[in-house]
Amino acid sequence: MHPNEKATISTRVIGLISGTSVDGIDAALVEISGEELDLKIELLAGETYPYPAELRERILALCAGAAISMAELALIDDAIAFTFAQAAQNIQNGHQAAHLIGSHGQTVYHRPVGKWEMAKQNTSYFPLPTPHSPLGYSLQLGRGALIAHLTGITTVSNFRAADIAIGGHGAPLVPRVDAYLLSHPEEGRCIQNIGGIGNVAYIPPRYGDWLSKIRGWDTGPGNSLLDLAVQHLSAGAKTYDENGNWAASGTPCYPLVDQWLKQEYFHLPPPKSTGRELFGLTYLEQCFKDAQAYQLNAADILATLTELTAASIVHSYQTFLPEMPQRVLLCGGGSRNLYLKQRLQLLLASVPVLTTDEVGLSADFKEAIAFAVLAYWRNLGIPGNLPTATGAPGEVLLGEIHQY
Ligand SMILES: Nc1ncnc2c1ncn2[C@@H]1O[C@H](COP(=O)(O)OP(=O)(O)OP(=O)(O)O)[C@@H](O)[C@H]1O
Ligand SMILES: CC(=O)N[C@H]1[C@@H]2OC[C@@H](O2)[C@@H](O)[C@@H]1O[C@H](C)C(=O)O
Repeated sequence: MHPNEKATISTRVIGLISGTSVDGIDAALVEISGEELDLKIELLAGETYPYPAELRERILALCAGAAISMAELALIDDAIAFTFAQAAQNIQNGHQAAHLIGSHGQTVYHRPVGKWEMAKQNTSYFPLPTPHSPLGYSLQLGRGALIAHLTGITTVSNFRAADIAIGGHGAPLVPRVDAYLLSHPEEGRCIQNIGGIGNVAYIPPRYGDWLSKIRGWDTGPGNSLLDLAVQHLSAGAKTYDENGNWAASGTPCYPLVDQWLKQEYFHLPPPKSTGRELFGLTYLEQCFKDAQAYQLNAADILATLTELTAASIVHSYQTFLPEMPQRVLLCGGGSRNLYLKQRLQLLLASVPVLTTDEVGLSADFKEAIAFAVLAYWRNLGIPGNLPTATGAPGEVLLGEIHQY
């Protein structure tokens, strides 16, 4: 080997995440080598393991603000860790054992920086006249210590804490991984995740000071409102609008979309983050009330909510990007919603809308892959956040290492 050549030792890493849709644990077994510009990944296996129904119900209740004892919180934390550990064991079947796990865990609460008023509680005990904190707050359950203990594999977890500790949102964290896996020498790209919440990474062409020009933020609702609406409108028979077929049979109510787009979040300049705390049940109930004035049927309501997701994404590019991308690459469950994809393509006119699958990176498992990479970077001492995406004042190592 030439003395200047770096030894590329690959590491087998498991990435685990359950996102804001709470639909199950995405697990990816990945072979990773290189560091940043020379980062390479190979997806050996990817699988989604649904939560046991009762546990999912309890998590959704927690996300919706259910009161809970500390004892139950600890139980749910460990139940999630057990389920994640099982996913880690299962994804290795038929493969050589993994060296490392990166586990995002399950977000149950996210308070972006400066949004302390979201804690709608009795605050008379707060030691200041008006309760506030200079830091955001984000809670992911499924403790890494237990995952390491159960699997016998060193586990990195609690990825958002270090960025939040220095004043960042702790989200979105995937843009830095997107930058190294999906940048293009000549093409500016938006990598648009459409999970429960939508988030984007804008990656300019890879030359000059391209890294400092990367941007990222949460665009607003992805599927969160749609899923809740489908459950309500189907009286619990359906959990999501498969391929967007139901919405496609309706007509969007554009005045309503324009009205909803006036909401503060869509006009906040990035960096910004959000969650089900904002785009959840209470928000949807207001949408249903607003829809009454237009006498919309179920399909029209779904078409209008789908339009809100599409329009809020495109509006945020037009408002906050220095220039429009030359290509949009979708990932996350919403990339399977053909009607949503069609609406996005229409609103983006000549900018082609594809999925990350079409450039060789799994759209279903990109987030799980990203947390495998973040754990790998943590192990190598490489920072994982991108200050232009999280709003943190600097780069920082992400994640707590639970050695085994
Ligand atoms: N075939 C499909 N047609 C339409 N929608 C789909 C389809 N498959 C998945 N979805 C949507 O994608 C959602 C799950 O997406 P995903 O797993 O990316 O979300 P998440 O990772 O939980 O969220 P986040 O990225 O916000 O953390 C489902 O709840 C559903 O709304
Ligand atoms: C607090 C939290 O879990 N945020 C998620 C959520 O889901 C999408 C969007 O909101 C994103 O900011 C983030 O997830 C991805 C994995 C991220 O950090 O990049």
